[in-house]
Amino acid sequence: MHVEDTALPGVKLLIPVRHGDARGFFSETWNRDRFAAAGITAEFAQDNHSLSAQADTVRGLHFQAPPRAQGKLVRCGRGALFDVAVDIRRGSPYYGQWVGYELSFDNGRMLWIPPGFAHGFATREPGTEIVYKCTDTYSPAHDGALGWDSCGIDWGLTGDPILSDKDRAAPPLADFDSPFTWDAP
Ligand SMILES: Cc1cn([C@H]2C[C@H](O)[C@@H](COP(=O)(O)OP(=O)(O)O[C@H]3O[C@@H](C)C(=O)[C@@H](O)[C@H]3O)O2)c(=O)[nH]c1=O
Repeated sequence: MHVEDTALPGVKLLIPVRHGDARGFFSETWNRDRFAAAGITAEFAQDNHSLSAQADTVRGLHFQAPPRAQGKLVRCGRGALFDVAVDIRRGSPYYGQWVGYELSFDNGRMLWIPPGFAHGFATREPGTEIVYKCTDTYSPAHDGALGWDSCGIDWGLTGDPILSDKDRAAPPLADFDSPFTWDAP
């Protein structure tokens, strides 16, 4: 597995090996020992799968507040998307900064987003599916959102985004009261 650090310490880009043969390929998308060797020790509690019918669908930026914070291991099951993590830990030297990567079925890339980061994505193709593992189960009471268009993210959209009502109403970074604080190392 190829592993790359990103500009946000803790957020990692991973490319598992695809063992190709005449039938297609086989790939390990989670292997506790291999990921631990890459610095990711996580116990996952929930797997998610969503379909976005249209390109330029934006979902995010989302998080669950402590004590129900979630780390997320994200990949694209079909189509292509631009996946983003934003550091929302108050006091972090990287607070409000973002990284984004193109994840597609074709490139097989995965993004690890630890707790303390908001997550969102924009779809590049109709019928795009995202698949991700989370380190805690869904808790609507801890569900939170930050304005998708308030962090200077270049989403690479080709038109107006398709958004949920929740995401349209999410506060901008300037008005955002983050439930996360940075633990200085
Ligand atoms: C997130 C979630 C939603 N739901 C329900 C609530 C609602 O009726 C429906 C759609 O929920 P949402 O609009 O929040 O779905 P969505 O906008 O896709 O939310 C997701 O966005 C990405 C970016 C993330 O990082 C995820 O953690 C999650 O927040 O699904 C669950 O049952 N379990 C879950 O874990």
